[in-house]
Amino acid sequence: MAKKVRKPKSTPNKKGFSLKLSQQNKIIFGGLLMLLSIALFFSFVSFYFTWQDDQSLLSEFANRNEQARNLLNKFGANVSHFVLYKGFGISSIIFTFLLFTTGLYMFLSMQKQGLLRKWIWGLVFIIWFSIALGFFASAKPLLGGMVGYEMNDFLQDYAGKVGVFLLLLFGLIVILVRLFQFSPDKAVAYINTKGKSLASEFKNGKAPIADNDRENDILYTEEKVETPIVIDTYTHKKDIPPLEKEGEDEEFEVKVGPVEETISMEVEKIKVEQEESDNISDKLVEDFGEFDPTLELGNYKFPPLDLLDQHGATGGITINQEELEENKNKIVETLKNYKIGIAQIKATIGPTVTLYEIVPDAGVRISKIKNLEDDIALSLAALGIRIIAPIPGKGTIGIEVPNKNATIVSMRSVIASSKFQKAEMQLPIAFGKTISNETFVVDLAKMPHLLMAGATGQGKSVGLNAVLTSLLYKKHPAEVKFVLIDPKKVELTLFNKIERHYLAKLPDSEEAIITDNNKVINTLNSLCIEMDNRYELLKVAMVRNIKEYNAKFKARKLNPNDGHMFLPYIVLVIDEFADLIMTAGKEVETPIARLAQLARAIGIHLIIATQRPSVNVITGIIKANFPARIAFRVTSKIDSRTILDAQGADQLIGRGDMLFTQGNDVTRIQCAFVDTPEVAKITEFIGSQRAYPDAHLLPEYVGNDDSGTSIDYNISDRDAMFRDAAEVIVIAQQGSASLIQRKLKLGYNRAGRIIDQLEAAGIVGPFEGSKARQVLVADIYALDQLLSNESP
Ligand SMILES: Nc1ncnc2c1ncn2[C@@H]1O[C@H](COP(=O)(O)OP(=O)(O)OP(=O)(O)O)[C@@H](O)[C@H]1O
Repeated sequence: MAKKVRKPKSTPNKKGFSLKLSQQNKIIFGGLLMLLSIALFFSFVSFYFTWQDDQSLLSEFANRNEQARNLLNKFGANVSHFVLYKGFGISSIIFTFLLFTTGLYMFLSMQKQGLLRKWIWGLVFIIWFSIALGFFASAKPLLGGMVGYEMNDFLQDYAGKVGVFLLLLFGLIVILVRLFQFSPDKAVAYINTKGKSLASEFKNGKAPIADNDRENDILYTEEKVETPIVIDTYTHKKDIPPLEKEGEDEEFEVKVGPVEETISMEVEKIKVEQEESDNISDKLVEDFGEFDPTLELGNYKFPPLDLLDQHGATGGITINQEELEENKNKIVETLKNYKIGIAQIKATIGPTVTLYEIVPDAGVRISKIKNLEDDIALSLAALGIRIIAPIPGKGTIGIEVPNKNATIVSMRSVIASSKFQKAEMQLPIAFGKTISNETFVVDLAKMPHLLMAGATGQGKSVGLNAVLTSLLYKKHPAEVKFVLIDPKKVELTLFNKIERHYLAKLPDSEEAIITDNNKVINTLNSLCIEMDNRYELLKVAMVRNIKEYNAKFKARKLNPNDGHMFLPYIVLVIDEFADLIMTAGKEVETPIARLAQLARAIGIHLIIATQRPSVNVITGIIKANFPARIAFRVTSKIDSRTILDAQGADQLIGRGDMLFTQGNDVTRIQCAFVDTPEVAKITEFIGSQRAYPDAHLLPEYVGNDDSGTSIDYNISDRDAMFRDAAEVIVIAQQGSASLIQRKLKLGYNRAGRIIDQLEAAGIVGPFEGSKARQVLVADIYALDQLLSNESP
């Protein structure tokens, strides 16, 4: 047993003999090592200045009459010769640092962990440095020592100079990566810190000048040199700092620490800050989900496709080969008459017209074809021929020739198209089909307003119905509201059925569809107030348009108690605009121009239709604000120019054949056909469903005549909800009738009466147009005081 106990004790003793030493011996031995290392250090350094003088004394070690110049005399000269010259050269100085560190560990009885590592890496470094110096300074063997020189010699015999250089480079990488944990980012940090410390050393006057200088100096002295002494004194002083630097093996421990610390701290801070800011709205969304404006009519069903007719166009377009051939021949012949040769001809069959694309012979001027437009149309003897020379974006000339049997483009086919169904637009409208039979879908919100013109009976009303039907098929009643103005009184009446779903009206009006010109003026001004109110909301919410506002509201980042609400798009449709301008003139033009200029961002979009597109109806200011225009067939070229700024609308064939422009290009489209019975079915379907209590109410507009409201209310005549309403207004500090309506669930008229009573009681200020009334009472306490003083 006893033997077994002894064995484990003896094994560690063998590995580290220092463990055997007592505390005292450790101090003695440690001290000895440190002093020896210091002695060696000075001896090594002085060797480089005295080796030539001392060289002859190397064999005279025992001769007491001889004195060496080395700082440690003959011992120093011999040891240095052996270690530096015969050994590893200047890098051997690192050895003194290793010795000193070992002595220090012993002296202070420190844990020996890491000491072995220091020795291993120290020796690796000595060897690498020695070989490197032997490689780069082979002419000066004192720098790399014999080992460095011989190793180089040996290696170069096998690997050549390049091979040795690469080996050295690899060794350097290994040392940097393993010893200094080198990585590009750490290197940058190291350079920064080192740069700073060097800068401070400079300031302190230590100025560690490049090692090269010192090396060079020694190299010069090595060959028979007479005057090394002057240089010696300087270089000697310079020598010390760089050598110290080499010996600082502990450096890497210091380097790694600070870099790691800064990284971990930064990451934590950023995370905490970001999460805190959006907390409340995120939590609300987490608990209740995003705000859903459609929830109030949650069971609302969109009209099914079956309500729309096919209008006989079940199988797409039927191609009549004979007709195609006939038209082609006619075109070729006609052009031949005018000496225009055709290189190529191609036909694209649309629902009402076929486009013949022609590539004329080389050398034919396009202007020639353009000038012959009327003659070609005459020769082809067909109505509705339009010549596009050249087709924008293609090097061809287009001749559109009407088909003998036009195919009706049914509303059903465009609504059912995947292009419309998948349209991710704010207000998608399926107008019809292009000449290449593609469904044409545009976003009204992007237009942002639309001007429609066309002679009577050419398809305007159908076009308006197509627009409204598109929106009814795609948008929930909560998302869009229509303001319909129909001076003809018959065109839009069908939409009365969806008043409480989709229409917006003035608070005091009974009919949602406006037919009376006076009411039109009030409605337009009311829309201007709505626009101002919406801009105010957008400003408070710090967003730029209705889309961002609604997104923010849905994400519950806007508080309804602060007056915020989901804003539906408002589409204002005016049929027979000319009639309106004739009777009301400036009074309608001014608010329309204002709306057209400013309303796009807050979701109010205008669609204006007129029979007479004369310049006094479509004035410059209106035209400037309606970049999107549709022209059905008109009677003159001048009318075509007034609408489109181009001719062509006079050459259309009618029955929904139209030209659409949104600035530059003009697109020919066959408008989708939706019949009155279809519209009736759709509105009936929607109208029969559960609806909002009332149409969407627009802000009240008080014209000049009825601005004086009687505010002499008797206290006893006050509304039963007067007190509650006063509290709502004072708490919200916002004097608006709609706030009372919402909070107390009252009708508009009653809320309006209460507001008047509040004004009479001195709780809110007078009516201020688009702005909410000023609240004159600061808080509930002040309200109590005011009301209790008032009562008899
Ligand atoms: N897209 C279309 N496809 C087929 N036929 C159409 C189309 N649009 C209109 N029509 C035909 O033209 C007729 C007149 O159309 P619409 O009532 O729209 O004309 P309008 O321009 O509104 O006339 P008005 O200004 O007199 O009211 C329709 O009854 C219909 O037969």
